Amino acid sequence: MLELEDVGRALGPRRRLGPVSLTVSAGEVLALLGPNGAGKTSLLHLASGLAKPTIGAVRLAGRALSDYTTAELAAHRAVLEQQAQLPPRYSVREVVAGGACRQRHADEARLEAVLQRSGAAPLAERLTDTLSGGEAQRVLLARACYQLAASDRAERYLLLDEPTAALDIGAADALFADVAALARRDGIGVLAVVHDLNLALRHADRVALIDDGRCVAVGPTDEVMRAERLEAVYGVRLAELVHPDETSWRAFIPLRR
Ligand SMILES: Nc1ncnc2c1ncn2[C@@H]1O[C@H](COP(=O)(O)OP(=O)(O)OP(=O)(O)O)[C@@H](O)[C@H]1O
Repeated sequence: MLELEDVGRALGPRRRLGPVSLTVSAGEVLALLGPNGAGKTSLLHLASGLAKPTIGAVRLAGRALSDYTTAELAAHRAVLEQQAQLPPRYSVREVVAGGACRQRHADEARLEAVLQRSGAAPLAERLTDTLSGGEAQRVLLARACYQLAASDRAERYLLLDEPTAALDIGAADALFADVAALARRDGIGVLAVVHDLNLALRHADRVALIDDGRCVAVGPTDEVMRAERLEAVYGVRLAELVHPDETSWRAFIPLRR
């Protein structure tokens, strides 16, 4: 389990994040929702070890994150940051293989499987400089997945910051479906910052709603994602649509004030 226990830190000179407590379990997708500036990325940074909390503790597999070496951490968790960039002048295959930093030679069969499953296989021989924004995002996710696929650790986590920001509506849905399938199939725990409420509704097992540096609700997606609560946090009126045939399919759209 990846556990955040009463973690917090400063958000600039006047605001604070936390204390926040959250857990991510094997095989689940936990979405971090909340308005711009709420503290989602900062929380993801604490969960991944990219930043240290000034209060509280983060534990992975029962051990403090601060006790892990960089290489150990890389075997347990992969991070796709909000503004991640691919290195230029490499082939996609090389870049994805480079995700497995503990291996000198890529495991070709595993690499091929990750390229196929992530939809990056048709791009494998392309140079990174030639990719569109959406294609690059797919490749960055493939690299993070291969980092975990090449690890022999039982507990593995994928931490994603807005992984669909550059993707069209179909590609974004497909990416989250793939991530949810990966979580279930390989027992990987996923923590993802998500802006699109409807992607979270469709693919997250649980959501944590972050507002002004605090976690105001956490729990199963359908329980937490109620219109009134979301309206209060996002400061916008929402219409909730229910599919006429599949009443478990809901969607939110913003209403003009
Ligand atoms: N290093 C920093 N210095 C000053 N302010 C910071 C710093 N890092 C974050 N902040 C502030 O902390 C707040 C939370 O930032 P964070 O990126 O975590 O929010 P977020 O919820 O991910 O936002 P968004 O949805 O816009 O990506 C913001 O107001 C941001 O300006």
